[in-house]
Amino acid sequence: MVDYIARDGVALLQVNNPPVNALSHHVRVAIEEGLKKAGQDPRIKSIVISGKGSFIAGADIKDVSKPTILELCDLIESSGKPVVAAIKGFALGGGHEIAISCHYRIAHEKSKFGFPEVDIGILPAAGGTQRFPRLVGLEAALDLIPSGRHIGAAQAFKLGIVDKVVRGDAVEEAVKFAKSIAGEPLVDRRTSQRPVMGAENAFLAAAVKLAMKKKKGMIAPIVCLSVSFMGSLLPFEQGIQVEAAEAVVVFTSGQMGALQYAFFAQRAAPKWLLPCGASFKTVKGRPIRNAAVIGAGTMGTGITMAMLNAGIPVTLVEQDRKFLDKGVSLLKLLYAGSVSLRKITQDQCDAILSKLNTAVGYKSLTNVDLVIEAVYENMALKKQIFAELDRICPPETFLWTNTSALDIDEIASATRRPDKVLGTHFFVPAYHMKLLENVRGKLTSAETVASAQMFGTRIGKIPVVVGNCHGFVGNRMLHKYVYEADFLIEEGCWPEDVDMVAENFGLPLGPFKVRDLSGLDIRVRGLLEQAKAAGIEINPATRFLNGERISLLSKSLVDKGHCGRKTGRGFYNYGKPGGKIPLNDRFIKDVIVEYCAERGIERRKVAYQEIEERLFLPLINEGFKILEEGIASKPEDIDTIWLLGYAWPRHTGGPMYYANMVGLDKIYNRICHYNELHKHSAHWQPSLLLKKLAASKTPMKDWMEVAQASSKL
Ligand SMILES: CC(C)(COP(=O)(O)OP(=O)(O)OC[C@H]1O[C@@H](n2cnc3c(N)ncnc32)[C@H](O)[C@@H]1OP(=O)(O)O)[C@@H](O)C(=O)NCCC(=O)NCCSC(=O)C[C@@H](O)CCCCCCCCCCCCC(=O)O
Repeated sequence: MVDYIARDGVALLQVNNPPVNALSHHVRVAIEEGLKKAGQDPRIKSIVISGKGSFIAGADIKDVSKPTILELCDLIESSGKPVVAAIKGFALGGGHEIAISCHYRIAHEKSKFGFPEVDIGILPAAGGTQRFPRLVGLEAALDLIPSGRHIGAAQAFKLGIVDKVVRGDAVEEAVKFAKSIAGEPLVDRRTSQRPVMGAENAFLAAAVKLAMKKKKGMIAPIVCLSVSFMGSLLPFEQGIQVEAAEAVVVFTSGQMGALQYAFFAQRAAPKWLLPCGASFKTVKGRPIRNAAVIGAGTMGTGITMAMLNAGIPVTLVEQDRKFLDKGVSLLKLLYAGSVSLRKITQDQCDAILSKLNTAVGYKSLTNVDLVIEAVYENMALKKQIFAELDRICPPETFLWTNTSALDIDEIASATRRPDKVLGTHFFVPAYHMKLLENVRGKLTSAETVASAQMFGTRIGKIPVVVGNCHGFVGNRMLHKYVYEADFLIEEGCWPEDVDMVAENFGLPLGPFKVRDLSGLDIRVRGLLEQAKAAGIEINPATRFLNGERISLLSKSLVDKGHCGRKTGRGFYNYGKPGGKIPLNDRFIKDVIVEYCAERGIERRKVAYQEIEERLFLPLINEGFKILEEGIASKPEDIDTIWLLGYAWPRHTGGPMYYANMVGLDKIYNRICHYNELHKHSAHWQPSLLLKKLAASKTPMKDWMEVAQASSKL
């Protein structure tokens, strides 16, 4: 766990606890023993602490409630022999706290530093909130601790966290350095004994404001700020007492459990399992050596960039040279932007673009491992493209389609290789968003799924396997939320009432601000297409589609030129086309009132609780139906999709975790209540799985056993 290597008067304590050298209880004990042994050995003059592979990524998250990292930090700092941290890889959380308790820090140029505690709902409560401001000053501490972000060695050096940055072996350098300082006085090297530079409250207000914006609804960042600030006004020992007292507040807030669940859910989601039993453990994917993307629109160029960034050579294909050139110009513009923002160098940009090829038509695609089709959502067009690709591409080429809702089986039916067809639902912008829904069709092979998951990870995404149904997991659940938002307006709310409740819940934007951003006309087009497919002609009086309640409010607004931000008016008034500040508008309210009057809908005052329940319960109910049908293989997958794809507030864990936290019996009863009131909305019919889980009080980790047992009946 911790190797003790004594050499030439230096004791090297090397943590060896894969995969990330977390400070599990036995590691802490072994470091403590090593320090004592070195302290007592007269031949040892100085000590180096390092980690095998990487330094230390922090406390073991499964084991954070045992507070001995603080004692360890005190032991290190009070050592009479100099202690040097040799840092490569990550010095995070408790690992960072250990590092700043050492008397000196030598870091490899690629090492990373940070306090990610806030993102798992806790504080750097092993003295970090007190030592760090004493090391770097209050302003930098109030910036870094509540942000949770990592910084590189160069910045750590500038801030005074690191004493020396090296290119070679940090451990060898640290050992050499430790030897050179043997016997030197350590008084001014003890971080806790330093005064806090810049302890003025001017930073505090700005830091609180930023934390409230960037970590909306989260308690830990705000507590970190107040503890670090208070500590800067107090002697170190008193600051530590404040830290410990406030740590209890966050440990018992409920957010810690949700955030730690989210951390592990995100790591569990790519680990796929199919109903047939094949899984990431049993089936290997085929690596993608080169690829083609069909369609140079927003999605196609975004997907191309995601692949190029991962070093995969891509051929971008269009049917028309004009569209192709437009797409390539957009892509080059985005890379030029990254160069000017210094995210990449010009050389890196040139290297990336050297892997881009372009083609008009599909003829050249005779030697690609993968084609991702990313044209607009039109089934007939997609089928035609797939049939053609099937004729041209080698039989082993994977043919994947980027779609947010269309039937993968129907697209696959246009080919002779349905086993190699799969849906890739990328989120906009595709080069940036972390989530990738990999949609398996009925005939998609396990090897194709394995390859898509491997591919997703390679291009820096969190890939989640989902089954084939309208909207897959994310959009299927979202549709219910969007429907209810419209119904709430019909029944008496204003757009700002509904948006306020959604935003108070933790979403960055409410449903109507989102719709104004994406365009009301897009939603109306979707509704009209749905109606057309059902053979129904929409008229102003239409209120049902296939027996299901629908709202044509968006259509009424679009008919009056309200398409959202782009036209300056949607559910809000933005002053001018492309305006960004939403203002409430009497005219829009008149349209809503008129719309309701024409349809004989009586408006009423809708209570806050009803708005919240009607927005979120249908999507939660749909989540349980998705589990019941095997569309998702575990609740963590659904939560990951919502956290990464739809900005669900992380401190509530995701919709499924949130439901569990509220209590499934309560959730089930409220859904039954609304089901009685809204017979024309199937999304209120309670999920049978939810009913069973609520009655049996099954813990979340065992939900899928109940789901599987039910599906076998
Ligand atoms: C390090 C990483 C950046 C590496 O990323 P990479 O992508 O390479 O790898 P993965 O993320 O996939 O991880 C691989 C593998 O490792 C697992 N894992 C990672 N980190 C941890 C961890 N810290 N603990 C456990 N397991 C970990 C991960 O799950 C993967 O496993 P798998 O099976 O899927 O392969 C990246 O991993 C990363 O960012 N990690 C998290 C780093 C982090 O968050 N560090 C901070 C930890 S918290 C901490 O350090 C706290 C300290 O400040 C001390 C606080 C003391 C508290 C004292 C409190 C006193 C008050 C008590 C009140 C009690 C009240 C009560 O309980 O009643």
